[in-house]
Amino acid sequence: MNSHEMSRTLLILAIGICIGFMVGAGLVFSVLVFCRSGRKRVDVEKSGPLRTEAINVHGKGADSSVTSLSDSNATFESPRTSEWSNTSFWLEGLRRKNAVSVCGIPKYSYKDIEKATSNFTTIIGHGAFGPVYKAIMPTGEAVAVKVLGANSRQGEQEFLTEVLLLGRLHHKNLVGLVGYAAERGRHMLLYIYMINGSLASHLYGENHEPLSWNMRLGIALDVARVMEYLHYSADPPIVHRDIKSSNILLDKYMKAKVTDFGLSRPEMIKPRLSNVRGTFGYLDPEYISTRTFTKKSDVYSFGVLLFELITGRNPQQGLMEYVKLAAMESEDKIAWEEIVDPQLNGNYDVHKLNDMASLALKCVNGVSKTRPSMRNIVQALSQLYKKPKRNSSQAAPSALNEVSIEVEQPETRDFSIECSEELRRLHSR
Ligand SMILES: Nc1ncnc2c1ncn2[C@@H]1O[C@H](COP(=O)(O)OP(=O)(O)OP(=O)(O)O)[C@@H](O)[C@H]1O
Repeated sequence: MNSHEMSRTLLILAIGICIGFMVGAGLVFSVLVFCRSGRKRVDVEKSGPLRTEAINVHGKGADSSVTSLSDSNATFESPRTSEWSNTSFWLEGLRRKNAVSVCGIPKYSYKDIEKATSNFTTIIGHGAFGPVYKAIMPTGEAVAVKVLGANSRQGEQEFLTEVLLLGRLHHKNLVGLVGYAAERGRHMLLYIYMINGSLASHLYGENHEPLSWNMRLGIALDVARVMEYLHYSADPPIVHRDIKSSNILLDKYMKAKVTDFGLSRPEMIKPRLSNVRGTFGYLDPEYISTRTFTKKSDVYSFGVLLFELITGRNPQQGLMEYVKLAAMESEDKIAWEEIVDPQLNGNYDVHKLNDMASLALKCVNGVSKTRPSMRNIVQALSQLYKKPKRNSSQAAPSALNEVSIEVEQPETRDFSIECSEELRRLHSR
């Protein structure tokens, strides 16, 4: 080989090495891009395994039918259909044939639930959403299944809210959402079964022993704690909008858990007018007149709930008129004993009763700004709960006097996860 041929061979070799290197680099790059996009998809679906393991029944959950949400024009308070057809990841996840979970909530098939409810024969209640069934899962675990009534657009919207919110809210006093189903145009929500039913059934039903004073105080504190969590620890803060005794469920230890987030909304930084929603008897009059729901509207409903616990009277049957009359009769020192639930048979601490009723009265103040915050309320109720029983001759410093009312400033927050962003966008219209 002469020197000319040698330099040609070396040149060809160098070009070959360059091409090889570029092809190799291209391949490595492609693999990296593929892995990234793959990981993104896994992120959407990965948050469920813990819950999935806990009830362990959704192996068959991948169903081939497509949920009706894809062609739904369900809306929140101001209809804007186009945003519902956005391919945001969670809605896409609800539709996706083989999705196993969305926002951490595992998906079940219609067949799984049909079997677990013995073909929908185990009805335990009926609400605005539709019928509620008890289901026994293959693990032996009992769950409550809420079935959305057919053709209910309002219900579809509430269904989405529940899945999106409860997927990211975690508190011991919330009724856990353990699954959902969305196929054959039917939507279902699966919750942990609360063996002692609703607080309303204990206050008004005939099949229960009357609740003791201490139980009532404990229930009030449980509910206040979860409300405080929603208002101050959830990101973005959440207003429940439907606090009432039928949305408080009791577990086997009579611990209270809040349910029904269908009407809940992230707190609006710039509140906008919306249609009045909620339950008659619990609605903040300021919300009715301004049509703007705030944390303090939840506080109002909570105040009504406190009076419900004190009196054993139904807010939908004139409870607040009854309370107002009692409060008017003797303005300097209200004799709350006159309105206390006769089922208590006098078994309560008068001082605690007075403190709890005074707190309730502050919560239902007509001017929302003067109502205590849920933080103040938790503080006051915790002090009451742990306070030893006093006899009437002892001086009674009120737990409420030690609690100052905090004036809230609007907060601006970063919404860190996609579910939150999607929720805020949908709800703030
Ligand atoms: N997780 C659960 N465990 C046990 N029972 C439940 C559970 N969820 C609901 N129920 C029962 O089903 C009934 C209906 O519940 P649902 O939340 O649908 O309606 P509601 O709160 O009573 O009324 P509305 O829908 O008008 O607010 C409840 O009163 C309760 O007895």
